[in-house]
Amino acid sequence: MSVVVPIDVAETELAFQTMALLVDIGQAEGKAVTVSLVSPKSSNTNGAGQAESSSNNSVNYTGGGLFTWTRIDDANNTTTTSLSAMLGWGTGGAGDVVDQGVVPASLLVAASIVHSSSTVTAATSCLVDVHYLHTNTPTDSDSNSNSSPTPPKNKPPLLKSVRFNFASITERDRFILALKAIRVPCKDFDALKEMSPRLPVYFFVNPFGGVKEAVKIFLETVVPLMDLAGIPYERTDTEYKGHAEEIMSTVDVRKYSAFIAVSGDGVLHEVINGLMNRRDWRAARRTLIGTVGAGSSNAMNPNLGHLFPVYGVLKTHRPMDIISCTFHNSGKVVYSHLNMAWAYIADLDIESDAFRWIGREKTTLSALNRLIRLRRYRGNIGIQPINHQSNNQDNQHEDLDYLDTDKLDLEVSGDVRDMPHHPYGPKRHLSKAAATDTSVYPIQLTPGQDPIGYFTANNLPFLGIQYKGSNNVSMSSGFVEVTYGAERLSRIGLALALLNEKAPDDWESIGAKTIFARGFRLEPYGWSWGVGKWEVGNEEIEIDKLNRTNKGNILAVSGEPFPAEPVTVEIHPKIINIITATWLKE
Ligand SMILES: Nc1ncnc2c1ncn2[C@@H]1O[C@H](COP(=O)(O)OP(=O)(O)OP(=O)(O)O)[C@@H](O)[C@H]1O
Repeated sequence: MSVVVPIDVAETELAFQTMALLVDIGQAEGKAVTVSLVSPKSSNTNGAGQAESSSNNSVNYTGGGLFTWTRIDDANNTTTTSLSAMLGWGTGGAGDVVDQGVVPASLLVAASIVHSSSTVTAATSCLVDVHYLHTNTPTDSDSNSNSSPTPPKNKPPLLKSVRFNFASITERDRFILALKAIRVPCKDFDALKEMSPRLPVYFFVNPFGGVKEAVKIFLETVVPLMDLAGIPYERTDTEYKGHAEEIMSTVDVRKYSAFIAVSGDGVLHEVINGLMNRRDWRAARRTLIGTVGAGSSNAMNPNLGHLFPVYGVLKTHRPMDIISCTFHNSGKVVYSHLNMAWAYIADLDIESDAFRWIGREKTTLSALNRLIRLRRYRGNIGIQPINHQSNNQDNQHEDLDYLDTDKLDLEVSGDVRDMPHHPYGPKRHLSKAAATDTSVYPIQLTPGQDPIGYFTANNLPFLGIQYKGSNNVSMSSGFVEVTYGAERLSRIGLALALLNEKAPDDWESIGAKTIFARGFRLEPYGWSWGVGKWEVGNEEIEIDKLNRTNKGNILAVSGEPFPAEPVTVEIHPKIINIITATWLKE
């Protein structure tokens, strides 16, 4: 038996929480057990054990107190586990481990039983093989820092192994008990305690995404790690657009430990939408999801801290906000993990598909192309900033509750089904309010004002693997960052932001504004090339002059195109669980 141990040792608590979820020690009874640890190179300074380096990357343990640990005290919420003592880290070790208390930038990836019960002997049953991802060589500055080292962006991790020899089976078993015993009190992870480690992981592989490398990435990166770790898995190659969403809306999620899209953002979008539109969405939303970047833009890679595809299957997980987009003409409700865009960002996003063949540069090319021919859009927009106390009776209690995922989960379904096609999913508080209702949306942008060039509501910082479109949102910030620019929007400023691959710190400096919002409603009218004069009072005539053909009149939801029609966008805080890097900072 073997198990994946998705650990960044920098974050002991999360690491052991995850390990406790995945390791089924009960399976190991009567067999030798291999656990994955980071390689110690010399004796530690706590006197907790001895680790002697030997040839072939093998380490012999002799210390009796090696696996000393302290149980986490659930009552007072503390953990005093000493990782350095447990793992026997020492000073002066060259190579994979740095000084005590400073973590190596390596990830534990697997624990496996290497000897079957029929061949096990007293000696071999004490052997422990260690598999880990080596991500970089710690530098002096790493050693002096207590913070978690972030793997370099340009060096892929290497899979390494080291063998440990426990002094006795008792020692080995004490360690196993330690793994089993350690729990981290963490509200956000409670839901996942129930998950069985023996359930397979379900992979969606899109053979036609991006530059068509998903199958290769799956076979060469995902499969070896899953096999090494002995984690069962299933694979479905998506056969058409909407295939993953179809499966996610009906599959028995209790039969799998996670659903991972080996794709770009498009298939992940489908996975999320399939989950959220289920009749049992309240339970299904807790299902662990993830992505192994294999598309052309892979915005989720930087958002999740997965700089290389391999990280997508190895990490911890945490709750993430998503937004819902309620389309009022069609009655469709679409969920989005990245953003909802209109005007420039929607145009460049959708048009970038034409440049898919060049890979990740497709967005930059499309962005510059559209910047030269910037369209001007007009519409009604009403924005509800966070902390707004609505005057509207219907919305008053919701203002207090919307950040509380537990309350949302307790809501009784059936009383708020105002949308015919997607009756399930989180309650849509704002969907009935008109954009011009100032009691719900105190911030008003009307078509009589300057036309809009730039408009995006970001749920996550990165809109593409190379472009950080928002400096303020995070995975669970509880708001969308609405950024818009009208006529004073500086094209040069925007172009520089694109070339710097980062949103400006001060949007005002390039003629744009940013608002932290709980939600907004957008009623798009259409676009024109020039600014034009908008005769207030002659709305119908003015609207008539606008372009409203599908081309250039679209909304983009996580990069997927939708016809421009009135839409309400709302944040749903911490509503899904997603696999992330442990070093990801909130
Ligand atoms: N077999 C298929 N044939 C055609 N389209 C498919 C198939 N499988 C999935 N799709 C669709 O392909 C779209 C794009 O897929 P994916 O997200 O994997 O790549 P991408 O768009 O290149 O990546 P990114 O979003 O990072 O730019 C998705 O919307 C998905 O629904």
